[in-house]
Amino acid sequence: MKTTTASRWDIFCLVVDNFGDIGVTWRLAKQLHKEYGIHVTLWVDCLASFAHILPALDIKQRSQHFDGVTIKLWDQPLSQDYCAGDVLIEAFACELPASVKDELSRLNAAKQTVPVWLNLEYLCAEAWVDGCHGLPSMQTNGLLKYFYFPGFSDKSGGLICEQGLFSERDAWQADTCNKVNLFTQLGLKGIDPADTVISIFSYETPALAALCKLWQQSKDKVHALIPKGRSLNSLTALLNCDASDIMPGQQFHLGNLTIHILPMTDQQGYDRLLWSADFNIVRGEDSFLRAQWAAKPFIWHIYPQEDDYHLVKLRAFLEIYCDNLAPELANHWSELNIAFNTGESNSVLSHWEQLNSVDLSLLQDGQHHLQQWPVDALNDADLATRLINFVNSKSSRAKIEKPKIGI
Ligand SMILES: Cc1cn([C@H]2C[C@H](O)[C@@H](COP(=O)(O)OP(=O)(O)O[C@H]3O[C@@H](C)[C@H](O)[C@@H](O)[C@H]3O)O2)c(=O)[nH]c1=O
Repeated sequence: MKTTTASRWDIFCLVVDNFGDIGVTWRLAKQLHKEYGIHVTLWVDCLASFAHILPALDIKQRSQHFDGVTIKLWDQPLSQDYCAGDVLIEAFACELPASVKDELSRLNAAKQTVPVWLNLEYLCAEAWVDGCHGLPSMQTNGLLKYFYFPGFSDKSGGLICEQGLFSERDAWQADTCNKVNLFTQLGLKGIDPADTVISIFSYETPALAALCKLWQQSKDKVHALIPKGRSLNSLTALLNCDASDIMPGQQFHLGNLTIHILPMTDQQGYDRLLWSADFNIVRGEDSFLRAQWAAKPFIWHIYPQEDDYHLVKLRAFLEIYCDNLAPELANHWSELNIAFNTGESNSVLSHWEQLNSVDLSLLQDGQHHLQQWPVDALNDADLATRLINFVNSKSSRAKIEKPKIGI
């Protein structure tokens, strides 16, 4: 491994809710270590949430190591020492611990080198991101903090995507045995490789129950794979039981639809699930991106915001995603996504059915788009690569380079 002088980074993550905050920061931390040899410490305030996507995590340990990343509990006040490294990332505008801010002020007053300080923002497809990405903001302690905006354009901070991911996905999808073995490992029974498989990781919406009722009457077999969680809150009437009583491993047979309840897996396992399904329903930020990398059709259940601002963000994404898509496909797919998010069940059903009856040439167009979009969206450089370039341009220390040989 090639060592660099600028090689110690800290990432602070406050879990607001669900798994996206820790999901994004954990994925980035792993990639920075694996591809750049950077020593990353990921400080997180809620190990119990983290353990859902890293089942091997010991929630009683204040410090532990996985995939080359040091994971530390961010308690209040911070009970483990923060020793300033080369880069300091606060994820999603979390307020850094007082002891960390004091240390930055001390270093600055002593005219010692301070870390490059960044706020990693949420992913957004809106055009204003390009103008705000990378802007500095003077803090009360006299230091600059930079705003790092992930995004879909070449002027933004880019999208998280590991090196070699698309080849790995292609190899996985080229061999049907991979999905069959995955379903067996997950304990799923009765799935024929020709059956339609739909993975579902959504928030609550009546549109989900409507789709399940439609699939129930489908002429072919449909399997809905649902990790135990919020999606089930929308299916209690259909399943005739309380969501809290539903356990991983359970199966519900409803006509031609079988609902399989899954345990949550680690991120690699979840990627493979997305690669193996025919259609994915995803949500938030990280699973949304992973569904795009899976090159399979998907519905995005965006994280709801005040005054329905999330619908503005949804439309901004639909617009760029559909830019090169045949108008008929673009229309049905966009309307399907909007209706799922607004809970308009009739509209969801109608656009789902229209999408399923498009003719072969349109279908081929859609398949091509699913494969090409991930390549185009990356614009030649993933988020980690752009982040390293950004840090190199702001730091007075030696530049970080990608190791020439694998780590
Ligand atoms: C279902 C599943 C998910 N995951 C991972 C994938 C992602 O990293 C993570 C889920 O994160 P997301 O898809 O982003 O959805 P999310 O809804 O869980 O997370 C978030 O959305 C953000 C927009 C909000 O700001 C956050 O506060 C948070 O709510 O869980 C697994 O690793 N295994 C699994 O089995």
